[in-house]
Amino acid sequence: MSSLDDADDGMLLNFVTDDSSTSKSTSNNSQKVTGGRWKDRRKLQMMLDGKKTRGKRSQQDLYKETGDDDEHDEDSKSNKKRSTMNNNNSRNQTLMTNKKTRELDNKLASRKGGVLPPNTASSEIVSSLFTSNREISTAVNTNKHDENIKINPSNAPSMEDSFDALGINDTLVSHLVEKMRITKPTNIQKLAIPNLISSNKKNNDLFIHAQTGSGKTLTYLLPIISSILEMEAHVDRKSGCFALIVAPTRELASQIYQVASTLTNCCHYLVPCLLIGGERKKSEKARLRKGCNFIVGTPGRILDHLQNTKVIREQMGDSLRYLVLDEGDKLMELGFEQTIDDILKIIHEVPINNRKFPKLPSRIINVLCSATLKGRVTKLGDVALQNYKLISVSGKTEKETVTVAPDQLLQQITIVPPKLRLVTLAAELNNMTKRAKENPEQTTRTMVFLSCSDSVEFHFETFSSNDSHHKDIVGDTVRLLTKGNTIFPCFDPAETPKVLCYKLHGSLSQQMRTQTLKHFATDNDATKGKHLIMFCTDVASRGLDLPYVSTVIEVDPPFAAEDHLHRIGRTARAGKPGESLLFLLPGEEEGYMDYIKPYHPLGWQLLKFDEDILKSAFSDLRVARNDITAKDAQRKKSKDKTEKILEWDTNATTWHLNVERRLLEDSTYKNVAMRGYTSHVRAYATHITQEKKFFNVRCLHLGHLAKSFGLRERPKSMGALGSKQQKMEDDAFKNKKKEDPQMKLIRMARKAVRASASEFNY
Ligand SMILES: Nc1ncnc2c1ncn2[C@@H]1O[C@H](COP(=O)(O)OP(=O)(O)OP(=O)(O)O)[C@@H](O)[C@H]1O
Repeated sequence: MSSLDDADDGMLLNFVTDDSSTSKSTSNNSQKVTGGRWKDRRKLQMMLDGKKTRGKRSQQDLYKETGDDDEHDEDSKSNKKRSTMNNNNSRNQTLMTNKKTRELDNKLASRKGGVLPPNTASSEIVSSLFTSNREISTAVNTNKHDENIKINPSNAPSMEDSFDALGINDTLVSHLVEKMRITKPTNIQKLAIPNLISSNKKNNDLFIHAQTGSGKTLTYLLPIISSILEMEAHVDRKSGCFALIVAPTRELASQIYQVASTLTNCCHYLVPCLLIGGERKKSEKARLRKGCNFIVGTPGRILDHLQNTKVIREQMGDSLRYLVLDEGDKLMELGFEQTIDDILKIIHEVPINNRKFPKLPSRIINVLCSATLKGRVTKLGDVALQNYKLISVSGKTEKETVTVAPDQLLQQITIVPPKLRLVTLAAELNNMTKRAKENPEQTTRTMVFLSCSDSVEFHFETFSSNDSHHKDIVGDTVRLLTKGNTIFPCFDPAETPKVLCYKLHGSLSQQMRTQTLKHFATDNDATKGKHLIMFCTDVASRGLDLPYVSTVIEVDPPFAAEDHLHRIGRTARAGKPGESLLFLLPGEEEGYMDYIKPYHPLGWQLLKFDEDILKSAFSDLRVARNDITAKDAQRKKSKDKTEKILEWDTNATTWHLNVERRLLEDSTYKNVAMRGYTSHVRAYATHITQEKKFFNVRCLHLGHLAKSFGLRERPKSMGALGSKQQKMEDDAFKNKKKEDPQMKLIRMARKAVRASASEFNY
């Protein structure tokens, strides 16, 4: 296992060598080496002088890595041959032998005119992508997906059943069929709807457990609305609120509200209302005063209104009969237990007038929905539900019930060394863009999950604004790539790439989040035939129902295994097909596969990051260097007559060096990368205790990981950042004078605003 101490292993020295020596680097023993640390300089000098060092790399490796593409082709070929013979069978070593070129920016600069640009002449270290990577120990796939098995989508509507037979009101059924194109119920709807419809007789609470994408929202909304319509009593928005629906995130609450609005289009007199953080409370109050029949919202904002808006309690007295807690496990995970307890206390204190709506249940029926059954959600069940019945497709009791991914979802896993994470992601996105091109009429949607907001910012910046060939569509959260963009090797410089990049995380304003999601989810001329790539945090993992997401990529594994199910559940919904790809690091993380095996009874495909992903993206082409002007390239091309096709690993290296060079030239981008890296490492330390054995921050190779953020070395400021801030706070505390009460009030108010704005800030 690599330890933090060998963080520099495999780092190639980016020294300034004597100009004249460029083309004869192996033979010229008197080359002058400058820059870098003295130890590294001495090591290189000794190597160039033909002396052996105690280091792991041979002179031959060094030669290969400092060699120039064009000038050492033949030499490198022979090197390759020799290395192949000498090396053992390990993957890394084989890859190392494949590596025939390594570029040095400053060498090129010195060749051009002998003057190095200030930033490239620094003593920075360039780590070679394909060497010194930790060995991948998983040789065989122990949970292989059998491609010959015929699979029936497990969350699809069941063809033998109908909504009529489940007792849903006729008007609602016609509306479902004609306006929403929903004709048959899914398995969970078949099981749960009759239970909720007859809850006025049975009076027991329900715990609905079903796979992602199985239609849980309609499972509770349909019987509630149907029961109101079946009362045949006069109802309008002033009749009171019949159902309170609590969801963990604003996005999910907005989505449930949308479904409720669509359903109530067949009965305009029923009105839903949305209460979420980040919106103006004043306008919410005005809406509540006008009256509504369903309230959908996030826990904090609902409790706030229950405590401070008198009219909301008045509206619930006669009518409230249903309380739905959607995504119960997430509500618990986000620490809403106390808030929900407070909501329950307030609503159960409101006296119910049973004479007004005698056909409705005589008490408030509590419904808890979750796609997972592990952990604290069962505790929420014990607190919020009375005498509850578990409704689950997969088993009869909680113990028998297992949560699995939808059968039709094709899970793929790839083990990628830390240095190669970024380029492998680029390759995977490139391959998908290439496939999307084959179907110009269809919109392809991909979601890329990352650990934190800062990492999302870095990846979004990397893939969306390369060469500034992009156009902002919605603020700076949605970008259309424009002609000339070369971020993916499959792009033809003469054509406009059909790719849109999105970013979504908790640090964006609610307005931006809503607009970004809306753009991503809408099928129109702006999105038609394009590949839409969304870089996001777990803020997008729960409950979001986006129209046909074809692939989910988990570049960073989730902080808890249940979140893996939710993230991949954004695809393969309601019977549709879908794919997901999980990136793991070699070493401890490989053990995670056994841990998530129960979620994937139908197995997975194990992809080789090089053979299956990089090779198909970077073969049969030549990735251009971004430090050579188009003019120079043209001159070189006319000199060479034919444009040479390079090996896939050379192209992958050039692609990565392009990112690194961009970072050196653009300090803003570099800061984004450093923040992304630092926050990612911090986030890595927050994996749940049970899973720390797979995700132990002490086992991370920080130097190699920095490479996947385009950084040539671990930022020196890392670690100091926290202590610096701490010192500033301590100093401020020491020097604190007695604060003016009015100022204190303003400060506290600001703090509260900040706290509410950063709700779900992940
Ligand atoms: N009976 C049905 N037939 C066809 N499509 C359906 C049916 N019921 C629901 N859907 C569709 O399935 C999709 C998923 O529904 P929904 O978001 O309610 O799933 P969910 O079970 O809550 O998923 P998650 O656990 O991820 O939140 C929606 O687009 C919805 O319109």
